[in-house]
Amino acid sequence: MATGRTHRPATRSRGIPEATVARLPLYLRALTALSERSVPTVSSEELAAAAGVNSAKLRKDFSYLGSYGTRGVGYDVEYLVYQISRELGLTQDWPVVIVGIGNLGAALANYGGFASRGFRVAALIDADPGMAGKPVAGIPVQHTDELEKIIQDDGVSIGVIATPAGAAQQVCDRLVAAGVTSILNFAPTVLNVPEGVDVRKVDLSIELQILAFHEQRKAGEEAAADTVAVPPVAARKQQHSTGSADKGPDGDVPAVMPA
Ligand SMILES: NC(=O)c1ccc[n+]([C@@H]2O[C@H](COP(=O)([O-])OP(=O)(O)OC[C@H]3O[C@@H](n4cnc5c(N)ncnc54)[C@H](O)[C@@H]3O)[C@@H](O)[C@H]2O)c1
Repeated sequence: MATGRTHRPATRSRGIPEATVARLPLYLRALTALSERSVPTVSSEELAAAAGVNSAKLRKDFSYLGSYGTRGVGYDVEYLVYQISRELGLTQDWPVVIVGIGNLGAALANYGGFASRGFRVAALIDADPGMAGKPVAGIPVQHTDELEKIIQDDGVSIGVIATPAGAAQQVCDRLVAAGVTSILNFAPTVLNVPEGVDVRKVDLSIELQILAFHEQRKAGEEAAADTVAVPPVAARKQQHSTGSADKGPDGDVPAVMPA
């Protein structure tokens, strides 16, 4: 789901392509589910289907890990969980700070999936002095005045930004200056970071826009199959030709425009 911009080359130093790295969490999630059901081995086809990936791609991805499976038996689930976790750096503890503890920040703090995947929420930080000391998900919120000290004391290298867009760059600059080198940004803004800092951006509205694009295309294909007199795309253009229909709900132009 995350879309991102990193300053890393397309191939990592150990020779694993970024596209493979991006699929490893999908395999890991599917493998963890199998492991929880005590399934000992899995075929590449089964695992590919569970992860939503093509099985030839999966075999190629696993060859980068030096994992080839056993003919007729498949892959050892526990060993693959270990291998992928190690490759992703999940066998070590990653303290994470979340900055901006509003609706989203609090929901993220309450999400159990971080801890179970090796990400420890080391601190919750907010600029609102009224929130300081109040527990969210059992962790007392700390004021932004403490940001640098928290990061240095806890050796934090990953920061999550859940502040309003207008504050995100300034928060990002402070995180980076304090030593954070990876940022997960939920604020709807593009962050400028120095070389060596990775930014991943999560934007659910972009994901929805992409789904809308595909929905529109599917509808167009269905209509074309029915061979209607007016092509659906043209029909939609006519609908949008009046008034302010081209504008999004905020008066802005949607990123995905009707064709
Ligand atoms: N990526 C997504 O899919 C997605 C989904 C929902 C919300 N968002 C974005 O996430 C952000 C937070 O949304 P929300 O609904 O939780 O908002 P919110 O108003 O409930 O919370 C924002 C919090 O940030 C704090 N804050 C403001 N300036 C700060 C600063 N300089 N340093 C530290 N904390 C600061 C505020 O005190 C507040 O507690 C917004 O930018 C929103 O657009 C993104």
